[in-house]
Amino acid sequence: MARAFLFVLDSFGIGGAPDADAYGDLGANTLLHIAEQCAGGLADRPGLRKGVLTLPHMQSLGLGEAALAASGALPAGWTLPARPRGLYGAASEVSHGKDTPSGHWEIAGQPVMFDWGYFPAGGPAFSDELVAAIIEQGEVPGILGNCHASGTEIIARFGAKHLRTGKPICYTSSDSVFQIAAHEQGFGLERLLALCKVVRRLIDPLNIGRVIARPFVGTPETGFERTGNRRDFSVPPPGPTVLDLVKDSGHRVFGVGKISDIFAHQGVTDLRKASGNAALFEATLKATEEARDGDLVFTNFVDFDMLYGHRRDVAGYAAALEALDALLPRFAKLLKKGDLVIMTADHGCDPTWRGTDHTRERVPVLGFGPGVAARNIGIRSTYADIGATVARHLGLPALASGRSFL
Ligand SMILES: O=P(O)(O)O[C@H]1O[C@H](CO)[C@@H](O)[C@H]1O
Ligand SMILES: [Mn+2]
Ligand SMILES: [Mn+2]
Repeated sequence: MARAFLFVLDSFGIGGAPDADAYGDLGANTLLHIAEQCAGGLADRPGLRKGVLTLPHMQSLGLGEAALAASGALPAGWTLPARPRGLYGAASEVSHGKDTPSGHWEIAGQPVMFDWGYFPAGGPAFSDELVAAIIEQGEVPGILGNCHASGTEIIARFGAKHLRTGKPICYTSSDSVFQIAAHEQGFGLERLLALCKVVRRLIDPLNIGRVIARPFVGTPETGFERTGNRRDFSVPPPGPTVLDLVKDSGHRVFGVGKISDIFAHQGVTDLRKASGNAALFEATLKATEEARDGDLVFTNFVDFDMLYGHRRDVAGYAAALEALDALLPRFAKLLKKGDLVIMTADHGCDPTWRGTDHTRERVPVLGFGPGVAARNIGIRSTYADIGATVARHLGLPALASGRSFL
């Protein structure tokens, strides 16, 4: 028997997606562009980090080889190890959409082969009819925003007005999302979550992937800041995932961070919430200590995306990568014979790219564990190969999509 670990470094793309052009992302490459700026001295931040992007553990597993294979270029300042220590390669996404649920579901063996609904850009994002229904059924005096926006910019713009009027701030992005920002005290966290549930129901017919609660705190004088109480209200995956297989086999699925929300709680037996990569890592260590043979520990490291990718913060992204890389040995010490760990990502979010949205990219696939032999697994044509590999590793039946690389 064995255990499986899936780590999603949210938005850690490595470029080269064959369909990048269709998403307006031809040339986007999260890893490559971060490394380029680091090597050029453009991502130095006193007290935080300096110089070439240095990820010794992921590089020794074969991240450089994976990057080279995915996009044809080696990250600046990197050399390839004589012999990588892990399974290494990259995967292309087949799902229609470069959003978080699509990426995670595909990783778990259930690609999104339908088209999500999206809200229009340019004018008002939400129809008069929808806004009227939200006002009536959500019992709010109106809404603010009603546009495509960056979550931090929109609370800076409307935070004070929100406190004055009691109107929630509603916005969207190029993803299939309806986001609601509201003040934790001024509006109330519980009230915000209740409103999200109302909106979730109202937009179900529009095929929108997620409603996201974006609570924040602060004052107009000191400025506003989002808190760790974010909640995602996702529609369920379109069919069974490897999480369901593990659960149905009588084993535990530890969903660390926003995993459980992303899967609409389907297939997760143990929900472990934590805010911030450091806390997510500690929660992962705890789950690792508890996990038994046949169990799956699935962690989403959200900071890369939420705090740095969308914010187009190259130095912050680089520092977060270096910090997680440095923590990996503490996790590796807890591994037992038969364990398989796969590190990957759900989409890109190139912090040097235009706008503030995700970018269509290939993702790295790095595998390791005490008994896992190093090997080049090449470019996988779907993220679903990861779910298929986990299923095979745990002795579970195959899903409809994906081919195991073990
Ligand atoms: O700008 P913020 O609020 O972080 O929003 C981002 O977060 C959403 C979910 O990951 C994305 O669709 C993007 O809109
Ligand atoms: Mn994501
Ligand atoms: Mn995102």
